[in-house]
Amino acid sequence: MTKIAVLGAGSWGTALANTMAKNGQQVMIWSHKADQAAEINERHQNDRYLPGAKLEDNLQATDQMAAAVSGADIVLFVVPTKAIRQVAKQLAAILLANKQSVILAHAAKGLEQKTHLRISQMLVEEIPADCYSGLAVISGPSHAEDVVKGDLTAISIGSNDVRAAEALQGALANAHFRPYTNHDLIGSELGGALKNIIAIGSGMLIGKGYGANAQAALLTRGLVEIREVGQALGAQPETFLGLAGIGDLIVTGMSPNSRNYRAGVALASGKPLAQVEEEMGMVIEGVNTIKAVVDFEKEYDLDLPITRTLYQVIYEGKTIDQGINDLMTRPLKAED
Ligand SMILES: NC(=O)c1ccc[n+]([C@@H]2O[C@H](COP(=O)([O-])OP(=O)(O)OC[C@H]3O[C@@H](n4cnc5c(N)ncnc54)[C@H](O)[C@@H]3O)[C@@H](O)[C@H]2O)c1
Ligand SMILES: O=P(O)(O)OC[C@H](O)CO
Repeated sequence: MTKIAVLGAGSWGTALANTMAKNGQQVMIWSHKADQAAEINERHQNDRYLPGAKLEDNLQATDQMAAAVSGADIVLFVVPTKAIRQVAKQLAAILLANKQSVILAHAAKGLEQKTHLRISQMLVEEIPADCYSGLAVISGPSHAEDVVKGDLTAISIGSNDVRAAEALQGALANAHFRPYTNHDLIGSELGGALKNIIAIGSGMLIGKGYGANAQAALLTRGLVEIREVGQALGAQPETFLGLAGIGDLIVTGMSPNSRNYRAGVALASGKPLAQVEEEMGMVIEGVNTIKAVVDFEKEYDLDLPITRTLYQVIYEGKTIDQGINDLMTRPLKAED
């Protein structure tokens, strides 16, 4: 049996923790809110984030990070990107005090706003090297709401460390949940982070009444931009043809369970971003990630017309109709 500490009790942290508890692993989920930990322990539910879901009886929760981490083989971060660094600092202090070394993993999909760093880069900056052996990312097409219901799901685990990737794979796998490993940590992180931007655009198209042709065009040309950014940042291009690339782009760009897609639909209805975020009540990573990616466009001399246009729509007052027209009437070119 593997002992796993899951840091973050939102929708995805709870769904992953519940999957591993169901598999018979010893899982303790940490929430920074005592009432949420109590709800998981006493009522076996997390109604704010996964309404109606019945969680496993053996899934334990705590609001004390040290209790969750004590004796853990794997520590899995599943807080929003903007909370990663702060939570990593807390974890580092605990691991140092315990003289403990763990496998580090995360399942978040974003880039740090100020530094534009990937999440694993933040973890490496904050957690001393002798406190962990191996670092992996959980990525790929996976909505918490579907996973907790037992819908069939395949994900990818990217890592340069086979032992870390296989430890996570073994803890997560069951007949409904199939994790694959790969060696591209950077591509797996970037595929997960960048698809959120395109998913917002996909929601906007549907909100504006366009159909499957439009969605297919956006997702396909969006994937070209994801691959361009990924290659510039050191990812392997073939990763974007896998679960962490096209796979996640499909589910996030088409499923009404996606927070990013739903944000796009809501923005198309004319709601301001602040209201959309408030009403969502859960993290919409793409609205932050897009800021880093428009900077990458300049920094790496890329051409990212979809991302640029979405940024102008979300932050600079361009209308969605104008954005669509701008994209559709650009000079004609070869498909590359
Ligand atoms: N929800 C999904 O289906 C899903 C699937 C794959 C990946 N992800 C990624 O997982 C990450 C988490 O997403 P989520 O959907 O679970 O978010 P969420 O909004 O559902 O929950 C976030 C959780 O983090 C907690 N939190 C926020 N700030 C914190 C802090 N400073 N310290 C400790 N806890 C804090 C919140 O209280 C909440 O419990 C995101 O990067 C998201 O892109 C989500
Ligand atoms: O609900 P979203 O848009 O945050 O997407 C969740 C996952 O990344 C889908 O794989």
